[in-house]
Formats: sequence, C-alpha cells, structure tokens
Amino acid sequence: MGDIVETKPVLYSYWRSSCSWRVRIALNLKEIPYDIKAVSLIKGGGEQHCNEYREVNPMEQVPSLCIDGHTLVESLNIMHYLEETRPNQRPLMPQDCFKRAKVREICEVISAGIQPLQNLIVLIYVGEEKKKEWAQHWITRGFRAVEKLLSACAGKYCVGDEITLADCCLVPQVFNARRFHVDLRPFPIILRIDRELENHPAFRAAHPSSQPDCPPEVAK
Ligand SMILES: O=C(O)/C=C\C(=O)CC(=O)CC(=O)O
Repeated sequence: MGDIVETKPVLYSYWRSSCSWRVRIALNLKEIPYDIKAVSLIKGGGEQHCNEYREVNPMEQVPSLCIDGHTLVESLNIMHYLEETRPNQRPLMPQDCFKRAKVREICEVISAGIQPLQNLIVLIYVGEEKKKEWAQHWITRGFRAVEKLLSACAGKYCVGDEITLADCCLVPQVFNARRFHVDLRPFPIILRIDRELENHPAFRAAHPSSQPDCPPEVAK
C-alpha cells in the first residue's frame, strides 16, 4: 500500500463513435498502450446514460480517458492533453504557430461545426424520417469549408506533410459522411487525405471494424 501503481490508461469508447475514434488514433500514433471499456450507445437506450457512467462523464458521451490518475472528457481536450504531456512521442501539433492555428481550425470546424450536428442525440431528436437528410446537409456544408481550408494548408496530410490532430478528426468524419451517403465527389482533397491514411497502422487499428465491441457481422 502507498506505492504509486502505474495503471494502463482506460478509454471509454464505442466502436462507431467518431469522437472515440479520434482519441484512439492519437493514442495509437503516440504508441500509448490502453485498455478499452466499451460503452454501448444503443443498448438499452444507451449505457452512457447510466448513473455509473454519468460519474465518469457528466455529458453522458464517449470518449472519456482515465490516464495519469485523472479522468478526462471531450475528445479534443484529451488529444491536447496527450500532446502536452507526451510532446516527444510522435508530435501531433506542428512547431510553427500559424500551422498550429490551422490544425486547431480544422479540428474545430469538424468537432464543433459538423460532428455535434449529426451526433446520435441530435438525430434522435430530429427523428427517423428526417435524420438522413439532416446529417447530409450539415456534413456537406461543413465539408465545403474544410475542403476550402485544406486547399490552402494541405500537403500530404491536412496541414503540411506531417500527421496532426486535424487528420485524427478528419478520417472519422469521412466515415460518418459515407455512412450517411454524402456525395464526396466535390471534396477531392478530403478524399485524397482519407485515402492516404486509410492503411496507416495507427488509423487501421483505431477503425470501428477493429474494435472489441464491433458487432461480428460488421467486423471484417
Ligand atoms: O448508430 C450508432 O451506432 C450509435 C452512435 C454512433 O454511431 C456514434 C454517433 O453518435 C455519431 C458520431 O460518432 O459522430
């Protein structure tokens, strides 16, 4: 007793949650080993709403990460914490201030301007009949902005030629766009970056179909 036991980080995650997926990519890129505690967003109306999980995450959403003796919520916050505490384990932010701003800009357009509008709780509120059109509308609108921003800052990846937090946000959002049958042809830069990253080991391991809670009929 009294010894500090270094425990493996625990990520509360759902296989198809794009926000959980962002954090999984960042953890993988930084080669931080972690365990997954699966939270089903659909089983019994959603395990994220149970009393026990609300103690972990008062927003009743995934992801949450227990790391370094702390519990953190909100995917971008978690990714920035990983970056600030482990800056030398595969940096995910550029050195240059302007490039850093561009990374945060793309992260924010996706994490504040697109994903929340097509989040499960919003789609439930919008209703079964309208939800597909709704999601398509907001993803298309946001992707127009992302494509325009990328036309000025993309290299091999979203900002220059190094993988950054912007790429961690983009790839899962492209998956959601496909899920809602968004026409992606007007977004050639987004498609090119997504293709560039689809076979990257850190991205592959974070993919929904590689998750322990992915239903077997969906897993490859
Ligand atoms: O239908 C489901 O399986 C339930 C939830 C999700 O996929 C995740 C989301 O709510 C959207 C998102 O991650 O952006």
